[in-house]
Amino acid sequence: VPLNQLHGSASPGEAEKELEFFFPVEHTLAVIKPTAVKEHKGKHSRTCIPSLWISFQNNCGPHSYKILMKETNFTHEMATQFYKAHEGKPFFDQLVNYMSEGPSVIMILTKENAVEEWRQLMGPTDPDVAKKSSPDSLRAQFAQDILRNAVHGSSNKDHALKSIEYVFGESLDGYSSICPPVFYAIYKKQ
Ligand SMILES: Nc1ncnc2c1ncn2[C@@H]1O[C@H](COP(=O)(O)OP(=O)(O)OP(=O)(O)O)[C@@H](O)[C@H]1O
Repeated sequence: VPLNQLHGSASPGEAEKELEFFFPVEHTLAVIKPTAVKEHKGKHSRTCIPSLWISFQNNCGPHSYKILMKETNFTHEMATQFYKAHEGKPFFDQLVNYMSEGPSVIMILTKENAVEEWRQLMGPTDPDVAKKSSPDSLRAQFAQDILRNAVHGSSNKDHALKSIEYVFGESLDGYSSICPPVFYAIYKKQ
């Protein structure tokens, strides 16, 4: 019986399914919060991407993410909705004011185990704790205090998909890694 030793996907649709099977990926929502955007925005940047992003890239080590990003100014209402789980906590009003005080950079990060790995990279909520337990983390390096802690990351896969849909205003259902997205940048660390 002749052996057929090679396989090639039959169509772009099939290719996408097969790629997902062999290289499963996860999405997470990452936010560079307003103070971090303001402080680290390149002086001559016309692209709205803060120069802090370069530092983030240098912190990624061997990780490589596929990234969709855009700049968004959260309204008071959006910030209230985004952090609804914290409503009633003593810092809630401050948090909503902070998140709506200027532009944030919002990103969909895609890779295997993206949720957990981005949270590891961010470090603990409180930068004082982060400086002790994970000095290389983004919060240890860039956060001002526990409120103005530079970055956000979804806490689980479900939360990630819901908040991506909320802040990007569209579902990822039709998202394809083959069709170029509207906002995108590819980062691959050597
Ligand atoms: N004790 C606090 N005082 C002031 N602000 C706080 C406090 N605890 C949390 N926050 C703010 O609320 C945000 C959400 O808190 P949460 O407990 O969900 O932390 P997190 O999951 O590390 O942060 P995020 O949801 O932003 O990724 C924090 O990132 C921080 O900006």
